[in-house]
Amino acid sequence: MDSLLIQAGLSSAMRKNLKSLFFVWAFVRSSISVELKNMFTALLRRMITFFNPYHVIEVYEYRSEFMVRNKLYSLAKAYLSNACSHGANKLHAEVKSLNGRPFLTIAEQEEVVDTFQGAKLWWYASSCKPKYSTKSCNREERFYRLTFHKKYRKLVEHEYLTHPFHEGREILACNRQRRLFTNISPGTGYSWTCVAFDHPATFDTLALDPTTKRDIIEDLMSFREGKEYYKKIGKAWKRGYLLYGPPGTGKSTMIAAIANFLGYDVYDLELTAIKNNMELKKIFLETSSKSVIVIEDIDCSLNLTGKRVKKMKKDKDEAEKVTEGYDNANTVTLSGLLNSIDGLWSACEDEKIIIFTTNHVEKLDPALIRRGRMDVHIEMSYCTFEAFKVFARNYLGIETHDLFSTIEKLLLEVNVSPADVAEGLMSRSLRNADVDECLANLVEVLNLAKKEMSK
Ligand SMILES: Nc1ncnc2c1ncn2[C@@H]1O[C@H](COP(=O)(O)OP(=O)(O)OP(=O)(O)O)[C@@H](O)[C@H]1O
Ligand SMILES: [Mg+2]
Repeated sequence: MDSLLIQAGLSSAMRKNLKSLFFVWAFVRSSISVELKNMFTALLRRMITFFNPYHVIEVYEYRSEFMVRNKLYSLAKAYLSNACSHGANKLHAEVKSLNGRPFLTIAEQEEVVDTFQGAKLWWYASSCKPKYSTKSCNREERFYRLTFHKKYRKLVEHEYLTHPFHEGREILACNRQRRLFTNISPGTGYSWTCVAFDHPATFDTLALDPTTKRDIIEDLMSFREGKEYYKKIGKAWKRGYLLYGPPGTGKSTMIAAIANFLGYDVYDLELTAIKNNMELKKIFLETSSKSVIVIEDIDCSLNLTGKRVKKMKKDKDEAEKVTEGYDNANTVTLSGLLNSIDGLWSACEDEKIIIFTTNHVEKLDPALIRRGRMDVHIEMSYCTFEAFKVFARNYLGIETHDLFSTIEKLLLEVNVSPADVAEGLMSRSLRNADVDECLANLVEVLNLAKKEMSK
């Protein structure tokens, strides 16, 4: 009975009183007719509602029909884990926070008590069947139920709800373990699953022309601080980056460096795992702010070249009908993708960077990468001497060497990716070879590449 009352959202104080009432009711019930029983039940229900001095506020993890994550839920979770988790018997430990401690949250069916300006408040963690479930997504919906005396209604509405949620924001910020999300996970349908994001790449380790690097850093900084500016000009607070270039030139490494620089989460979106535009829209809506949304190898993901390929389709009455393969209910289309990136829906949770990578920029539809959609286009090129110097500094700890001039000359003559140069330096350095050997090995690699090119 106790668990039923907990589920009904009643605080422990209220539950105590009600339990004694139920025992009296059970006694009366056993000795009267069915009609009387029903009458008494209805009366009791009314009395409980009338005399119940407690009010309830429920904070759900998702905002109902759109399956959009409710920010208040994570803020309440953070606040409760910090302020009240010591009162719970059962806790969940989540990925460790930056300060090395696990993040403890209240397990389901647990109740904790909080006090605020003399008011006693009960938080109860629970879950229920989602109101709006689909075949691909019908997970339990988690929520917190806050119970308080009705005399504190104003205090709760106007002060308490902003107080813990504000604190929750600070706790989330300093405990934040950044996350890498993926939408390819069996059984989760169109939803995201995540792991801790610990990629070590930074702009210091990224081998790139220093001017380009500085421009990107400045662009990212002005984006991060641009909330007011974006509001003033009436644009959603988002920025699109297109990274293009041959394999191994550091596109994926650059994404990690950008996410690390901004301190954002990463959503690695695999378009081929999405069934249609509706799913795509929903999965975009499920990304949170302060995140980098990545679609790698966009040219290979789908047929998004936007050539509006005309499909010939046999009509029943032998006439041939031409239909455009552009907006199909069972596929993700170019227009669906454009809509998700910067349609009206895209502004729901802002402060997002969207990054596309490709090895074949020429294959992409101009609409997909036009300025304003993909604001910054960055060509990741073959290794230059400037980029090599970054590797030399990071891998070997040197700023100059006799072989540098030979390497500079060779890098002008051959097209080698930064990945090849890194491998050329690393293969020996891993075996404790000295600097001379590492550089000699790289010269050998470059000479081989030169020979290959001249064939
Ligand atoms: N510019 C770079 N700076 C630092 N490391 C680099 C750079 N380019 C490549 N590398 C190294 O080479 C490896 C491959 O690079 P990365 O995966 O970023 O290339 P990519 O451009 O994404 O390739 P692909 O087009 O095949 O996806 C990385 O693990 C990294 O160590
Ligand atoms: Mg890559």
